[in-house]
Amino acid sequence: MPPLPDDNQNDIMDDPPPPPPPPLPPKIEYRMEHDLIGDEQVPKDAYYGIQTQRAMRNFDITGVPISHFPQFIRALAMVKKAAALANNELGYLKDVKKDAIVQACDEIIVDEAFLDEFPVDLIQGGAGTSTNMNANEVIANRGLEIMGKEKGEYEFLHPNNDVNQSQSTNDVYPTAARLAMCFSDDPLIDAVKYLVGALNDKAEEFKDVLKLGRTQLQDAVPMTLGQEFKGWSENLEKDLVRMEELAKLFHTINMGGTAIGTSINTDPQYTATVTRKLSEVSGIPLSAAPNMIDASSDMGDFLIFSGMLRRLAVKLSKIANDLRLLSSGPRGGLNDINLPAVQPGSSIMPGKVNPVIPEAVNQTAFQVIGNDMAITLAAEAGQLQLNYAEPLIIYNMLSNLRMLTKACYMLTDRCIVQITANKEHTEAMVYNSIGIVTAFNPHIGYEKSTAAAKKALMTGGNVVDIIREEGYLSEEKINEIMDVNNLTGPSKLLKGDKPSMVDMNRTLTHTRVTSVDASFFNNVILQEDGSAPPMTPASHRRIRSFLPQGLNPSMSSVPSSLQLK
Ligand SMILES: O=C(O)C[C@H](O)C(=O)O
Repeated sequence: MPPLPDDNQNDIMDDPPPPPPPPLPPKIEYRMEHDLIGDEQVPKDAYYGIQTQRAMRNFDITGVPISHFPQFIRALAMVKKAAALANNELGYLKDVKKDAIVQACDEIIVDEAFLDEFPVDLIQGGAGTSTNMNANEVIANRGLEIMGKEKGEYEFLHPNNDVNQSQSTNDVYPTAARLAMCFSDDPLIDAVKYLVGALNDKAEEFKDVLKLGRTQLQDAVPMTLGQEFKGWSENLEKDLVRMEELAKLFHTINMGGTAIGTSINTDPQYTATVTRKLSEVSGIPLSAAPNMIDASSDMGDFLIFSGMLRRLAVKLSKIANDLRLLSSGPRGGLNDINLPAVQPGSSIMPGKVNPVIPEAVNQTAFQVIGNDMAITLAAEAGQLQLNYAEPLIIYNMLSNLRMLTKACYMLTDRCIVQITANKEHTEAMVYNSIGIVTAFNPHIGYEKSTAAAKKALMTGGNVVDIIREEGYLSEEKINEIMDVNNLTGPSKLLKGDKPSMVDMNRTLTHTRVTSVDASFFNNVILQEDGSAPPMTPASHRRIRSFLPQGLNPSMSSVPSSLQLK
């Protein structure tokens, strides 16, 4: 056995020499810049400029900078690139400046360069002017380097005169935001598809797991666990179409509207040119808003889209609620399913595992719903020709898109794909349930079913056993009723003597029929739409579709028998 360390050992040894002090931080060098407010030093290496620096000081709110959403910065760079190309094509921007701006923008768009140079808080006053100026300054300073000049030598390439030429924050910022919505919507669609796929796989895996359906948290009638998963997947799948459709709202932009939508300071050809250039740069088929004054202040598209995200959040939260309920227990709860144990649940209760992933989904949904309320209030805040609260809308929209995307992947990978079913337990619950008596209703009537249910409740017995003991039905009939397919779908035992329209079609197309009673058709029509003879034009058409060509039933009365060849 090795000797135990001597507690007093350090007392008799010399202290080790202290480590050398850390090197002093390099001395920051500055360049001087000026704006409307005055002169100020800006770090010499910074690509951002004086207006960005002021905004950093002014808006210290969320701690979330613009760089938190690279897709927004990419979108801003695309807008600036498109504007430079349009200005150059229309003869307002020299090639050398255009080339420098385009290259700087491409570095942002393609390489995601200079993200750290966008440090301004996403929530800011000024309707996004600080964000727009941040982009103008970074692109100008990088452009200057490309032109062989020093940062800050704005006489060669100016943030306002050149990079912001023919533009205002009020068309640049919402246009970039619209592009960013489209860029963020695609990943969300992929994430929802991924979740839907996993739910479908589980629906197939659990298609034979019989379990209790529940309404108002009380035992209802049987279903399969596969049906439950399929219900969730189809519920989400319906939203995919809307996500694709509603994103198209953002394909209409207000570039060229400049300050208030009157297009001041633009060439008459500019709006069409910049819209075309931005479509090419972004790969999105964009069009100019028909009324730029309206488009400058209206946030309605963001509101609709946010409502759609709120709806998705509500759906995800419902699924998360169901998962928490179905996995509750394990010994004192429903315990239909087991969620994967992804981490220990309790610091004090050994063995406890909590449904942390669905809980996180629930909280994501609550946050999204809260953000949607903030977006609603901000959209309402538009006054006259502008909505000053656009930054709040953009911040919350981008947050919601990101959170929902991540929540779908988290729920899929860390929960859904690893769920297992407690088949024996769920089946036992079905056979011991009172609700199963519902399946006997059509065969023994509500009164006898109620009596059997009541007796089962009072004695703790099993309703099926009671029905058997009371001699209500033969053993064979009981077994037929208790067939899993009959319990979890429309009952084959309840198929009446009259064939359904589908069956009738099948009969008439696939077998040789020589004689058909016309009242048979009428009955079928009665069953389908509930109306009584005389024939309606629709039923007349329907009968004709079953008859050989040329044979025409009378509209006023139905012949008793129609001969078919
Ligand atoms: O920055 C601009 O171009 C305009 C600004 O948002 C404003 O309307 O005050």
